[in-house]
Formats: sequence, structure tokens, C-alpha cells
Amino acid sequence: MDSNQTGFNQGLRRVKNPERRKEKKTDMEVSSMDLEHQTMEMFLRWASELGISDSVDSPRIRDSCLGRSLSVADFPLAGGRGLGAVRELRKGELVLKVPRSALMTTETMTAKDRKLSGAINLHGSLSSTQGKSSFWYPYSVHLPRDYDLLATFGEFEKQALQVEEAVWAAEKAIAKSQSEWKEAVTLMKELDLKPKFQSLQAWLWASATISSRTLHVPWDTAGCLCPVGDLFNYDAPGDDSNTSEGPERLTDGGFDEDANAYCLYARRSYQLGEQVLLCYGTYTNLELLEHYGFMLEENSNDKVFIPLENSLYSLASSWPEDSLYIHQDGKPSFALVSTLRLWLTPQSHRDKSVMRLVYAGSQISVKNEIIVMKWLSEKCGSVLMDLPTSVVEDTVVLGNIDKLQDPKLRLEQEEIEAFGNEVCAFLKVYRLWDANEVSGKANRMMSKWRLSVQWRLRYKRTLADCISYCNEKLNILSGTHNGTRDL
Ligand SMILES: C[S@@+](CC[C@H](N)C(=O)[O-])C[C@H]1O[C@@H](n2cnc3c(N)ncnc32)[C@H](O)[C@@H]1O
Repeated sequence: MDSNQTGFNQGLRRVKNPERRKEKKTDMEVSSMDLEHQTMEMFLRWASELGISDSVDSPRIRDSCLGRSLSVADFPLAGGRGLGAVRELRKGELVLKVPRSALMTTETMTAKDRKLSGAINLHGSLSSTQGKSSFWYPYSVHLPRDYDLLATFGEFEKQALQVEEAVWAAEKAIAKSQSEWKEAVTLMKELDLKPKFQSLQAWLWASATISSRTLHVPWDTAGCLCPVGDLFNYDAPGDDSNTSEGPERLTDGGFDEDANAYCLYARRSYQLGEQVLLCYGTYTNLELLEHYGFMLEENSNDKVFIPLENSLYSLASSWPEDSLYIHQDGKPSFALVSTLRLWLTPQSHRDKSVMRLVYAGSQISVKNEIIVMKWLSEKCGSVLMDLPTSVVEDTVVLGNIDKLQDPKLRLEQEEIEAFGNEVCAFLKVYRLWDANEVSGKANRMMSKWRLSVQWRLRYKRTLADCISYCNEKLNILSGTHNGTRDL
């Protein structure tokens, strides 16, 4: 966000962004933006009346609950709509307080909506927030219309993930949503929800809202929806988790019993205009996709798993299977290297001194280390070779998806055909070849497909970086190896 921007309006800002498309907006786009702006103002006033505030001073009902510390703004490259700092913020400073009565939990839902008093089920409750007469309407009108969580992926987007582990995660998420929906249909009928709220589509929307927006509260395992507090976009926890200031909090806030409110704090210092981010927890990119519908190009918590031999897993009893992975920067995990060192040592050589070295995380011998690095490099190479497309091809596909999504480009059929097999297959699946315009649904599926390609590309880059890491180690080791005797 640019600190010289204009248009500041009661905690709601329009930001100038160089990445934003520069084309002139159509009348329809302008009026829908104005409407969004108006309903956002209405929402921020409503939130202020409920005592939500970004100011430490005693709450006084104002025109907006924001404007003292934060403002709503658009961050197209980091989560879209989010909250920006309207002044310099210090690390640890309280930036938002949401009183218990403003949190949407099963408890507050049933208190404010008598029709629901028999149903202790947040899924059902969410659908009933959508009517204009609902107490929660000013909040629910700003919930996203569509989500990109794995459970919402179609067959094409699921297969586009390519990597077995990821395809399987998507399959599991889709199957889980469907079976939960089937179980809930009876309850939804009892609630007499309108048929459109009983559909699988509505269920997916409600589940995704809960998965991607609820915060933990101690009294309700379902968690809570936290108006305004759920506008913070995500930042991964840093590596500085054990600084001199003590361990970094995994989530930057929580329910404070004394204040009887959900309190959110600045996790670091922020300059005026910067986006203020919240850490929702520690997630790999696949987990972010599953629970939140996005991923990070740079995520220090990302883990890349490669298929390993069963005999290696059984040997790794000291380390859980999920500790055998490659970090996003290509470095193999401590447990993976240690297990490989042992696995690649002949059984007859696995004496006490070798075991001691293995558990201490030390190299057994230069010769063994060379075998380990060669094995890992070859393994990553063969995983990459077995995947249907390469890093270069995926980069091209991503660029082509961006072109397809660009409304300014009116592409000719021949141009699109030249985009290659995957693009053509997508257009065929969604019957877009003959369509004059890309429908809303096709656009939404394109965003999910883009995420799949982005995820698999990040996965492949990590494997390629692991090969470089191993080769660098091998260079150093072969120097050592030539100069010394084997241990
Ligand atoms: C709690 S909401 C945050 C506010 C959200 N941007 C909004 O407009 O309502 C969480 C969702 O925001 C998006 N999001 C959050 N952090 C993001 C990030 N760093 N990059 C991309 N998308 C992000 C994801 O869609 C996620 O499911």
C-alpha cells in the first residue's frame, strides 16, 4: 500500500497499485465497486456499534470501527482484500479488539436467531445469516462468494496437481465434504432451509467459510467467526521463533478472558501503509490449499515429500514418517538425511558407534555421505522425470492461464491452440471453445487450475533445488574424499 494515497474514508481505503489493471472500468464495474464501498462502510459502522475497535481508547461508537490503527485495502499480490496500517505500529501492540458479543459462535447465533435454537450447528447457521433481515447481514454480505479450497476442486483441477500425495489430499477433501453434506441434509431439512441452502454447493461454501475464517475460542470447539478480525491476510511464522524476546506466538491473538474480547496484536513493527498480517498457524503449501485455498511462493514451513522405499520407512522408526521431507529451499530435513545415512550403510556395519553418529545427526563417513547425496539427487531427478510436465512447461502454462484470464486480450482460436495440450483440455472440459465469453464458473475453475499448476511448479522447483544442494555437497565431499582416506 502506498502511503501517499488519497481517498481515505473512515477506515476504508482504495489503494493505488501499480499491478492493478489500468483499463477503464465499465459503468457496471464502477457501480458494483461503489455498492461494495457503501456496504463496507455500513459494515464498519455496524461493527463499531458492536464495540469492535482498532483503538486502545475506551470504545466510543464512531462512524467506523477502523481508522486509528488499520484500514481495509486491496493487496492484489498478497491475499486481496486485507488490512493496512494507517500509522506506524509497534510489535506486540494491540491492533484490534472484538468483544465476545460480536463473535459469531453457535452460542451467539442461537441467541440472536430463535428459529435456530434447536440446531447447534454452525453450518446451518451460516446459511441463515444471508437474509437481509438477519442481524449478521452487514457481516455476511462481505463474505467471499467463492473459495478455492481443495474440496471445491473439480476432476481437472485435482489431476492438474500431478503429484500423487496432492491428488490424494484433494480426493480426500472432496470425499469428506460430500459425506458431511449427506449427513447434514436431514438437519437442514429440519431447519426448513430454503432448497438452495441445502445444496452441496451451499454446503461447500459454508464449510470453506468456516475452514478459512474461524478463530479458536476456548468454549466452543467449532471456533468463531470474528467480524473485521477475519480481514487479516496470512503471513507464515518466521524462522525467528526463539528470539531473545521469547518464543514467537504461533497465532497473533486470542480470546482474552479479562477483556472479554478477542484481541489481535501486531506480530512485528509495521510502516504506515504496509499490510498488517496475521499468522493463522504453521502450514505447508498443500495444507494452506486444503484449509485456506491459497499458497505462498515463499513458505519456510513448506515440506516436499518424495516417495521412499518401505524398508527405509521401517528403519526410520526413530523419526516419524512426516519428518522425512525436503525443505522448500531444497535442503533435506535432518531426519531424512539421518535415515538415509543409516539405510545406505550395509547392515553389517551398523554398529554402536555408527548408530551414535546417526542419532547425533553427524556424517558417518565421507564415502557414506557421497552415497547419500548421490542417492537423493538421483531420486529427486527420477521423481521429476516421472511427472507429466517439466518446470519450464509449467511456467509456460501459468503464463498462458494469465493470458486466458486477462479480459483485455481477445485471443484467436489459433493462438489458444498454440498454448498446448493442457490449455486445450481445460477449454474442452468446460466447453469454452465455442463460447463467446468465459462464464463465471469457468473463470472460477481457472483460478483453481492456476493454483494446482502453481503448487506443482513450486514442488518441482524444490526438487530441482535439492538436486543442486546435493551436487554442491558432492563437490565439496569429493574434494575431501580425494584428500583423505575413507573413515
Ligand atoms: C481470513 S481471510 C482473510 C481476508 C480475505 N482476503 C477477505 O477478503 O475476506 C483468509 C483468506 O484470505 C486469502 N488469503 C489470506 N492470506 C493470503 C495470502 N498471503 N496470499 C493469498 N491469499 C491469502 C485466502 O483466500 C484465505 O482463505
